[in-house]
Amino acid sequence: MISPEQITGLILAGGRAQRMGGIDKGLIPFNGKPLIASAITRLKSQVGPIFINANRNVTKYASYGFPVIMDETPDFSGPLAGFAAGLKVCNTPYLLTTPCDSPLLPTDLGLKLATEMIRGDFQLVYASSKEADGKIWAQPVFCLMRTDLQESLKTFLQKGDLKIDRWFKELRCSTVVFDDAQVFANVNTPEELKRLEEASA
Ligand SMILES: Nc1nc2c(ncn2[C@@H]2O[C@H](COP(=O)(O)OP(=O)(O)OP(=O)(O)O)[C@@H](O)[C@H]2O)c(=O)[nH]1
Ligand SMILES: [Mg+2]
Repeated sequence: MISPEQITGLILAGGRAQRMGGIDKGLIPFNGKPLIASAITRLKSQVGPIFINANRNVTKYASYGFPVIMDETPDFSGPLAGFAAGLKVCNTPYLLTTPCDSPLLPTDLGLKLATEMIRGDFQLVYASSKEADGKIWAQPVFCLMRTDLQESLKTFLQKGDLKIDRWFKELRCSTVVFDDAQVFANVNTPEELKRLEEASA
């Protein structure tokens, strides 16, 4: 059994949000509150410490009361750079990541991924969604990993690779399928933001 106190939460808000016109996605309003606020609300009871990973507007993110960490490389090299920054500061045995732009994220994310991790003695467990047409989609940034993967990720990134699925392939890895795909709905464009606000208001 893994308890929430053994898990550090990491909210990934370090992207460029190019499809949103380059504005800082975590700070845009979703139903009247910045997107990051919804992520914090849903993650809070699932973990002990929380870190926010951001590369811009650090002071604004810090106003939510959690430490803000930046990627080590300033080149927006993708979510694995955020994972690496999180693993570096993580003082608990497990790290749970979630993006800042999925305001409906599952409130049982940590519990389900942790149950699978223990069941199979995995190093990393990520979420997948079952779409309306029955297809299964990987949701790799919703991910529980052992903190002792820090060296593995460092070595992987030093090779110049940035692809999340290629790192996962090096590990004892599993996934948990969530039947309600809506919980992973994420906001990449202004149109998606509007649609999701209407659907969840
Ligand atoms: N730390 C960090 N996180 C990133 C980086 N790029 C993307 N992410 C995060 O990974 C998650 C999924 O990425 P996207 O939804 O593609 O977000 P994005 O890259 O900001 O948006 P686009 O530029 O439109 O692709 C989001 O939570 C991003 O904040 C990065 O370079 N560093
Ligand atoms: Mg992206």
